[in-house]
Amino acid sequence: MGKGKNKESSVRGRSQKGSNGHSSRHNHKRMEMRHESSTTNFPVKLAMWDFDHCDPKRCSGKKLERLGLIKSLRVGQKFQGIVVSPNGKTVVCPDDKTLVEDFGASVVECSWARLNEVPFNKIGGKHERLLPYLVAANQVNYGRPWRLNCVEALAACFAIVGRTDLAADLLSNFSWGPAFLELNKELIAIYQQCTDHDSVKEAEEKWLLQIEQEAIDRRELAKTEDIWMIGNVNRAPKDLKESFEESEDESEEDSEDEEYANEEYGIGAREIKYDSLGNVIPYSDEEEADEEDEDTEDEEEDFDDEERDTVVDKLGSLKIQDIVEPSINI
Ligand SMILES: C[S@@+](CC[C@H](N)C(=O)[O-])C[C@H]1O[C@@H](n2cnc3c(N)ncnc32)[C@H](O)[C@@H]1O
Repeated sequence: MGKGKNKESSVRGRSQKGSNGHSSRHNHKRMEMRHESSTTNFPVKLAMWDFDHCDPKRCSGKKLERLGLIKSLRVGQKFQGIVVSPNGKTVVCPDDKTLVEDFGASVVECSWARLNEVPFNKIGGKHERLLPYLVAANQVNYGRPWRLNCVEALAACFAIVGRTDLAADLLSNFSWGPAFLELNKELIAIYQQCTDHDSVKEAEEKWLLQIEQEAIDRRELAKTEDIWMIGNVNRAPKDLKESFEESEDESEEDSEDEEYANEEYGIGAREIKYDSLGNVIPYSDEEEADEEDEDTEDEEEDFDDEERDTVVDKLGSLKIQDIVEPSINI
């Protein structure tokens, strides 16, 4: 917990100047403004326990605090509304709507890599909840399932209980925010049709089976179809090639965020792989060796492609012509 965190501010009634050197009238006005922004800007109570684990520039909870939208809670303080927390035992469900509307929602602002430092027994409340499968859209963890940041977690809670309006409102404070609802649109609509914990879990399991099956089907399809779908990258038309190079430049810019994500997750700065349930798959030495082998194979395949020209027939289908044997169409 950072210095001065979660301390209640005191107003000195009689003295003319506050600890910041401003007159008490001025301070009062500032407090009024802060009070106004936290009550008038958002119709539902928002709160968080902030353990100061994260980079304040990238932390969504801190940004909500700066905007005066969320209240910081002390360790030892409990929350009456829904507590969206990794410590939850049941998931957020549409039956939670009244609780959310009447008492609000809260989150635990901490690092995923340091959850063991969070005194969960001294925070939380009677209504602690996990979130069902949803995918992050924030710049640090884009595409990662389950592990949402604080604003996404609050928005997910609102959306599941049927208050997509509140979710959209909250997310609109972040440039990438609307993408979260877009990315999870289909699944959120499914959860909204549920009632209690059991029905949300059932819907989640069905979805997971479906995406697992889709992944299998795609892999199968790729074995037979890819050759017809992919052109020769080394001989791509100029604009295609340029956009490929541009995307490489962009990924360099993103690498700072990736490194931060890895710090957040306590994992080395390399690509993270997930299984179908969103768990990180640890790398073994053999896999590293396999990867190196695969790289060499890829290079060999690229070399093979160098020897070929891609031609499109009248119907727009790709034909790969071998330079050595130009008459053979694959
Ligand atoms: C671990 S913090 C990470 C915060 C991040 N650094 C940020 O910028 O917001 C995210 C918090 O959101 C909530 N949260 C996110 N995904 C969740 C899930 N699948 N189940 C329960 N709570 C979740 C929890 O309160 C969790 O502690």
